Amino acid sequence: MQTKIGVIGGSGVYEIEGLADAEWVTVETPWGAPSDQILTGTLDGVPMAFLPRHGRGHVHTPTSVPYRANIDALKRLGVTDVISVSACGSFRHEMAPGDFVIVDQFIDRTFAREKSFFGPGCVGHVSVAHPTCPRLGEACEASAKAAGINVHRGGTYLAMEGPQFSTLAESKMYREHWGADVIGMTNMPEAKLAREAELCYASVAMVTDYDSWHPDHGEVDVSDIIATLTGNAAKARALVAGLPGLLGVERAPCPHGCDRALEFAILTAPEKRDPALLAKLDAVAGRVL
Ligand SMILES: CSC[C@H]1O[C@H](OP(=O)(O)O)[C@H](O)[C@@H]1O
Ligand SMILES: Nc1ncnc2[nH]cnc12
Repeated sequence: MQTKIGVIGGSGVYEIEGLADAEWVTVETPWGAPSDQILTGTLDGVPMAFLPRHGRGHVHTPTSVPYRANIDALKRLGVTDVISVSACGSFRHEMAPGDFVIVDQFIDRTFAREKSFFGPGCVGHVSVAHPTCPRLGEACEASAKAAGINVHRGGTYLAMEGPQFSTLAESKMYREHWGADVIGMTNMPEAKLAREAELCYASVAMVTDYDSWHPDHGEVDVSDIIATLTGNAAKARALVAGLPGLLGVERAPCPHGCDRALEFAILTAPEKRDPALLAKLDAVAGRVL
């Protein structure tokens, strides 16, 4: 199988440079329109697809991002591996603004989003015990190091609904009692949906602030975040630019099984399945339906 790398760019990352045959394409999905057109092309001979999560011009709130359409669209384009790039607040002294964290766990506190492709008429349950792909995380770590980025491998990302930032009490609770390392508003349900779509998913969280818990730093402020992000965007692009060389054109099956997550996931008896829902699942679950 051939590798196709999908990059979901977060706040401050609305395009990537250096793609050969670059073209913004419109992708329609049964789950509605994705956040924006998708930039396709190749980098070092490896096909790439880039989608700005909030849309160019930052149109979508963390709640209004069409997560299902975004993941479906990447799958429909033949993407095999998704790199999520996000801004985040830090709960750890050592994860300082400007650092990158290769997130490997999530606490999902979002509550106003569609979280699954499955539903009445086609019930599916996938494991998200290990919601990110270690093989892809390793490539992200190696690429970050090669680009001279201060990178931390592993970390728990608390996904909050937003759009407001946390209260001081929440910030302290997430840090001191829940063991979260970083906080953001978008990696859930994105990671869960990527697993349902049998896509390898790695999350690169770029630290922009210390949220509100840190006694030596003021409360989080969006203008400070944007200033840090502006400095980080070039680093994020350098990390992405190193990935094709590390992942290669030919792709071996995921050793962690991300690309086979649906093998035993669907419970609904074939004769009880809803044809309309099955039709919507063509890209995401067509392999097993
Ligand atoms: C710009 S501050 C808050 C905003 O930034 C992050 O977005 P993303 O995860 O897409 O980089 C955070 O989750 C909030 O949506
Ligand atoms: N402190 C924070 N909380 C939530 N999302 C963020 N994105 C960047 N910083 C954040």
